[in-house]
Amino acid sequence: MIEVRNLVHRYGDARAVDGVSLTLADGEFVVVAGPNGSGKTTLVRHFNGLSTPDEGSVLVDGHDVTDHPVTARSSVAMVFQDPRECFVAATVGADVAFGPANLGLTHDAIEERRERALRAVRMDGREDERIDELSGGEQARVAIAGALAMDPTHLVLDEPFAGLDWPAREAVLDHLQALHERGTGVVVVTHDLRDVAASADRIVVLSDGRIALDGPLDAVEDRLAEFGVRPP
Ligand SMILES: Nc1ncnc2c1ncn2[C@@H]1O[C@H](COP(=O)(O)OP(=O)(O)OP(=O)(O)O)[C@@H](O)[C@H]1O
Repeated sequence: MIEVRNLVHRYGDARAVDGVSLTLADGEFVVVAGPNGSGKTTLVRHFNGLSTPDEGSVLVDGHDVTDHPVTARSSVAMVFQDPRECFVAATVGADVAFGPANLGLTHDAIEERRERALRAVRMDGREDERIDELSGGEQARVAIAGALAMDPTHLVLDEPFAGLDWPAREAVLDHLQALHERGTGVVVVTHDLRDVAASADRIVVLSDGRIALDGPLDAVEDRLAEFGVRPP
């Protein structure tokens, strides 16, 4: 479970996240939406301790992420908007093995996680391919595999569909739905609900760093436009 309590994140005098409280249960599929600059990316970077709160706190499974960053990062995996930001190795296999290797797992356990993660995104058998020679959709899937190899309870994806064509978007969405069905919590940040709204248990809309709406699609749908989010 991820618990955000009265979180404030400032850039200079501006409060990009302005007193957000939010609880994300294990296994929930949550979409974080809102217009450009509403604080979505700044908020989710706190979910695994990539940023430090100016006020408030974030707990993952009851542990404050500021005090337990390693625990937070192994429970909450993050995939950034540009998948190239996620890569640490040149080839698919080496990249996906990097996270589990850093956890200090045995060789066999690392192999098992790598195979499982690549199978989940249908990139198995392509371990030796160079990442910079893959398509954007394939790179997005490798970035997701790298996160999955951490065996996270929550997978957080910032704009996972940006820059992907329709078949690639659909493939990534299928993978997210399958993960969700297997019990992984999925958090998708987007300003465009078209792809994900139907899959989400809940939609959280940010406006000026605050939660404007929070609920299932049918409960928030009528008010989305008011906060600059186009209804799906
Ligand atoms: N590193 C930074 N330094 C200063 N201001 C920043 C920084 N990063 C973000 N901001 C500002 O904080 C506010 C929230 O930005 P954030 O990127 O979290 O919003 P967002 O909802 O994710 O936007 P987008 O949809 O454009 O990605 C914006 O006003 C932005 O300009």
